[in-house]
Amino acid sequence: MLSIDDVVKRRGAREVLSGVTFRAEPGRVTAFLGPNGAGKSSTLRILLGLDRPTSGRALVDGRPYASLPRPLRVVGSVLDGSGAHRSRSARQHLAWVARSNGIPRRRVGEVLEQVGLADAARVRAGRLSLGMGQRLGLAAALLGEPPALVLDEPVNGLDPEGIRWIRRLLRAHADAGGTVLLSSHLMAEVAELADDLVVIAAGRVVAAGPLDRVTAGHPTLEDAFFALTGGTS
Ligand SMILES: Nc1ncnc2c1ncn2[C@@H]1O[C@H](COP(=O)(O)OP(=O)(O)OP(=O)(O)O)[C@@H](O)[C@H]1O
Repeated sequence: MLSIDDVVKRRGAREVLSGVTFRAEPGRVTAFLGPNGAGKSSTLRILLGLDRPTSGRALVDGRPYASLPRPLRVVGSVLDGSGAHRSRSARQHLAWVARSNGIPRRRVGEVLEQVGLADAARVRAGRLSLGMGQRLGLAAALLGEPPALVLDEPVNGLDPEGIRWIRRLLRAHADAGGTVLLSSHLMAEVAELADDLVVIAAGRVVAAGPLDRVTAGHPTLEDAFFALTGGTS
């Protein structure tokens, strides 16, 4: 469903991604794990057509993101906060996103309900808490009922109840046959949720596969992470 093939990204003289290759499959939660600056956001931005690779390719359902006629019906994403203009209310923002992708207006109320923002529908995005902003971003991602979700650090800013809620939501999405790709540097969250792991360090994939296989031989995911990324615990 989501495939990254031999992606290289150079910024000036620096290579920030070096032949990154992996897949996120339907029915699975794939966690993209790596230390700060490893290249997670750079990879996801290329997958979502926000940046170009120097070489290699990233495909959503077999096509580059930019060639999808109604992208939000194929892949929903949250990269950086809610993505809403500060002065727009949650409802206005979602209505605008829905219109831009030919999504029926009734979906706005449905996703506000689904992410627990029905009571805050009229609040301006600039006044939402960090966690509520994350929920609004997720509401926009869910609008088009896409089979795939791509989320950069989805639990940032969420309280424990919010973390439990998003875990359940992502699990249910995958269990219903959807594809979930999320980036994280939080080990506990990933150990609870992921089926598959892709570990990146300094722009290279250093391990990929089912969670139990990647962590085999290590007492915990945290130990596996530090061993694979060359860090120290
Ligand atoms: N717009 C940019 N211009 C120049 N360098 C950049 C830019 N964006 C990212 N980088 C560099 O590319 C490398 C990878 O960054 P990236 O944000 O993809 O990492 P990350 O794994 O998402 O890290 P984090 O967990 O800190 O968000 C870093 O060295 C970063 O400094």
